[in-house]
Amino acid sequence: MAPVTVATTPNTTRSDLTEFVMLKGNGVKGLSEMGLKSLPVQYIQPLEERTCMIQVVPQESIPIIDMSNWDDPKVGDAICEAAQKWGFFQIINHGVPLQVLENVKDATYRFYELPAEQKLKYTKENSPSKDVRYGSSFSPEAEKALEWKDYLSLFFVSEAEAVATWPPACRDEALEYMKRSETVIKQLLTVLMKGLNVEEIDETNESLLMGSKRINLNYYPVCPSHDLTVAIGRHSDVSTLTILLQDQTGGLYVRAVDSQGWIHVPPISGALVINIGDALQIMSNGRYKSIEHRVTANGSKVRVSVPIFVNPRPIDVIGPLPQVLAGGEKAMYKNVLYSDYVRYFFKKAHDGKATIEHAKI
Ligand SMILES: COc1cc(/C=C/C(=O)SCCNC(=O)CCNC(=O)[C@H](O)C(C)(C)COP(=O)(O)OP(=O)(O)OC[C@H]2O[C@@H](n3cnc4c(N)ncnc43)[C@H](O)[C@@H]2OP(=O)(O)O)ccc1O
Ligand SMILES: O=C(O)CCC(=O)C(=O)O
Ligand SMILES: [Fe+2]
Repeated sequence: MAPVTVATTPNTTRSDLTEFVMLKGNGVKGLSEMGLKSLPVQYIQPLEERTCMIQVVPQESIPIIDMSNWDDPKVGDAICEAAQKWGFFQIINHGVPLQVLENVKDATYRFYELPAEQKLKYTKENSPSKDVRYGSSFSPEAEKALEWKDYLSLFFVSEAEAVATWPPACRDEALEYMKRSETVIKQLLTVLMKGLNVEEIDETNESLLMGSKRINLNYYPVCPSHDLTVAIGRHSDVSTLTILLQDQTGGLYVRAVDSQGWIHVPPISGALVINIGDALQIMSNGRYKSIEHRVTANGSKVRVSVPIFVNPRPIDVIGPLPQVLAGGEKAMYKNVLYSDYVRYFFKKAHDGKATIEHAKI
């Protein structure tokens, strides 16, 4: 194993840290495993963003929806209401086998336990494909303070491309999780579209709603002085829908309705967390909400999570759907090329809902 060369003293420069974490492939996992006693200054967030400043609203919780009878109008109403009010809900009895969920969590650990030299093959600089990227934080070049998170981000183009380019340590399990979640994704979108007077998902709107998918394997190592930083800063997803598998650690917080407070999303064994992304907020002309969320860093436990981002295709132009505007409602958002929208999101640090503000008329 290569010797550890980063000196994490108060004098460690950003470039030493970048070299160790990103350019050498160690990730924050590598930093964490050096047994640091204090947090490198580059991860210290401004006071108002720190984990210790979260105002938790303890009596609130996002809805939990049983999907076994998904086509029962009462279940449909609960899904549409949750998407309008909370933008977030958990689903149980969703049909994705529990073993598939366990396997993808195990595969996440398997990938991150690879030696740095092997993970290095998938960084932005070395990856065999633009669609496969191992990285740390979110947008390090743009961030004043870094986030305590490593990620492997896999954009699905085709099974053949995935087999050829995704890391073998986690490829099959990630593909299986994507495949087995397709039915519930369609069920959710069917119900959500009915709520917008879109009667069926045909070829055209299918590609607009779910024409591309990205799966991220997130790894949040144990963090010294975790109260001073974040694992993921405040953001909303740019997807149509996100299907998130979290482990039993906890740490995901969702913005409370009409409040400065935050609601914890408690881990429920076998459940999936669903959230509305910006693309669906735009298509629904603001009816469904893509809500800000954040993840706290943890001082004693590793956390993993696996979101599947269900998106329009990069070449799609998204805007409020004609069915939503049919009654004379005024469009709140411009038509935007989806790849431009996503590029704008990736160019900045996490900044709450600033990306969607940019698309407002
Ligand atoms: C919370 O922490 C996160 C979150 C995420 C992802 C969250 C989502 O909501 S993902 C849903 C995003 N939608 C899609 O990926 C589908 C549409 N895809 C596209 O439109 C394109 O593939 C593209 C993403 C715009 C890339 O276009 P391309 O023309 O190939 O341009 P690039 O030069 O490769 O990238 C542009 C710019 O974005 C940065 N970037 C690209 N991919 C990622 C990625 N997976 N993670 C982080 N940043 C990415 C890339 O660095 C480029 O910036 P430069 O400064 O280098 O020019 C993901 C990760 C999290 O931590
Ligand atoms: O890890 C989590 O619970 C949330 C992850 C997230 O918000 C994201 O990857 O966009
Ligand atoms: Fe997110």
